[in-house]
Amino acid sequence: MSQNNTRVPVITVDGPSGSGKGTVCRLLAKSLGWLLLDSGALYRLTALAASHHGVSIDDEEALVVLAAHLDVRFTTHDDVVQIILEGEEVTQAIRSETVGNDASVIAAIGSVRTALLERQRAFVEMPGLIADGRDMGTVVFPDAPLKIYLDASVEERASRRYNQLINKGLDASLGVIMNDLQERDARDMNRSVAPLKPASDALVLDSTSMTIEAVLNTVLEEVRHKGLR
Ligand SMILES: Nc1ncnc2c1ncn2[C@@H]1O[C@H](COP(=O)(O)OP(=O)(O)O)[C@@H](O)[C@H]1O
Ligand SMILES: Nc1ccn([C@H]2C[C@H](O)[C@@H](COP(=O)(O)OP(=O)(O)O)O2)c(=O)n1
Repeated sequence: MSQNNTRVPVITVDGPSGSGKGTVCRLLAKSLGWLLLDSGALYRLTALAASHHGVSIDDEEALVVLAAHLDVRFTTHDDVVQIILEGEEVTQAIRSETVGNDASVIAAIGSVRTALLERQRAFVEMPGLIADGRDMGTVVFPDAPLKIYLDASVEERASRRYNQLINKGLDASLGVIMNDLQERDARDMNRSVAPLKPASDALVLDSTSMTIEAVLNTVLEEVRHKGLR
């Protein structure tokens, strides 16, 4: 199956948790004036909807129904994105570590992924789309003209997550975060459907010792090199 609208340029950014995808994608979308798809949010929303409806994360049939009928709205005011699920604001609620881990568990179910596929492709719109996820370059947008695989050491990613939580005034343990990250990496990379891996034509960037600005500039350089702007 190929992507929806092949004339609209898509830049895919895949990688493990904490590699900086979300940050770089937001900056890229702003800099280019393109739309943004946060595909992880769709898996997180399905996990949260399951919890709200008392659906177990191993109830495949019920999860597929939830994923296929997700009642979600993304609104943006002054660069701030709000996410509304079934009329309720869940922008922060979907970012918890529990929801992230549940999202990773349900994301291993092929039929749930299929139920979310067309919804993701429907984000393709002029003048272009930045797609953030795990399988953007390998499965959802295989024809994308620019694919990035963003990585960083697990120690660096855990430390970034730790700082993120502490800065929000939340309790955090570096050991627990490191453990959760490693479990999530293993689950996302070893599942049989759409595992996390670089597309064969992806530019692999290790951001361990790079600033956010350096990552953004490297990607923008590729955008210019490919004639995408
Ligand atoms: N290159 C970088 N150097 C230092 N911190 C970074 C870098 N990229 C992202 N961060 C920080 O790491 C945290 C996780 O980044 P995020 O973009 O949410 O990652 P992901 O979407 O891959 O899970 C954020 O607090 C972000 O500001
Ligand atoms: N395209 C995607 C996006 C996310 N997922 C799954 C796997 C991830 O562990 C969870 C949460 O993804 P998300 O990108 O929100 O997580 P991080 O912000 O990187 O921690 O969803 C996926 O399987 N495929």
